[in-house]
Amino acid sequence: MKDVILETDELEVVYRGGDKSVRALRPLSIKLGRGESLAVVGESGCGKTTLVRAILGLQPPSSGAISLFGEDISELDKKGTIAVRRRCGFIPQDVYGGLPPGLSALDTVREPWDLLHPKNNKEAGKKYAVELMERLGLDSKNLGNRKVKKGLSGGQRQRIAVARALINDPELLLADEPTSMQDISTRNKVIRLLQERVDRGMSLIFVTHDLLLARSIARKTAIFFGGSLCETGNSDDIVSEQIHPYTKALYGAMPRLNEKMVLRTSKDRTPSPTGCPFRKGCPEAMYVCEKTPPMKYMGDGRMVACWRTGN
Ligand SMILES: Nc1ncnc2c1ncn2[C@@H]1O[C@H](COP(=O)(O)OP(=O)(O)OP(=O)(O)O)[C@@H](O)[C@H]1O
Repeated sequence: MKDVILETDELEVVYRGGDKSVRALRPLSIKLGRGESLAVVGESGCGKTTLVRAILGLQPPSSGAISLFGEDISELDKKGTIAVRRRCGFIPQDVYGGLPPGLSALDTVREPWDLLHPKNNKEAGKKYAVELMERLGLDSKNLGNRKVKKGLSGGQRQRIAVARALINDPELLLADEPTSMQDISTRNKVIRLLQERVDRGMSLIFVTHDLLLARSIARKTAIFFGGSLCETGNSDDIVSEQIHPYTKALYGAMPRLNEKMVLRTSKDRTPSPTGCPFRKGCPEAMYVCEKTPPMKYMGDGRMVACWRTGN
């Protein structure tokens, strides 16, 4: 891969509290190149947000390493960390706690610009903020002066968060469910804007629960269960043929007309702490699944962590 922007090497995150611990991410090795887009897909609690927070240095890994723009983030001093973060944009999942509450909508979008650019360039920042708001269907004249905390709906706040994350033209954007509060029309506006940026060379990590949304935005998809990467490959290939039993279940549970959405797995699919995390819920589990399955390379970027694959 040319020009690797992001790399994780056996990255693991364990949350410890009292006598309980949660393996939120199990040893994970992924790479993302410049201009590449990766959707991180899985159900609630599978570790998606933890991954994004770890990449941004907001959650220290329990083991393993993360490198951004060729630098191991654990070895950076404060100045180095700030420099790396400035090359990244972040759309938080929580647009209530994740935005500065006291600012107006327009100032929320332009604030990161003002921090990076000389004072005499403020007008350019304002113009760019207005342009981004309008692109996202936010009437800047009407909404621009309203306080984010009081005057905007959840969906409007989320689009403000998108505009704020893009205003400094990040090289890497980490977007944590950035369309979860949008209707179809505003969702398409967000997707089109992100796609345009990717076409211009931005790298993208896009977190979602939705396999089809993943395919519409990202060339590659990674499916997670219980903190583990089950399967990854080209998004089109994953939607047309699922290999890992969990990906099959996830695909089978996609909403269809006149059908109830059901994830067809065993009733108890609590992630197993050792071995394959999906083995309790897996309709195809075998004895060997008590051991951690190796990642098998299937060609064309497809990788699957399942003992049944290739046998
Ligand atoms: N601060 C924390 N302390 C303890 N456990 C945590 C903490 N944050 C997350 N977890 C646990 O780690 C696991 C992964 O959580 P994470 O938020 O990364 O999942 P997610 O896939 O982003 O979920 P969602 O789609 O609901 O946002 C879950 O079991 C969660 O309960």
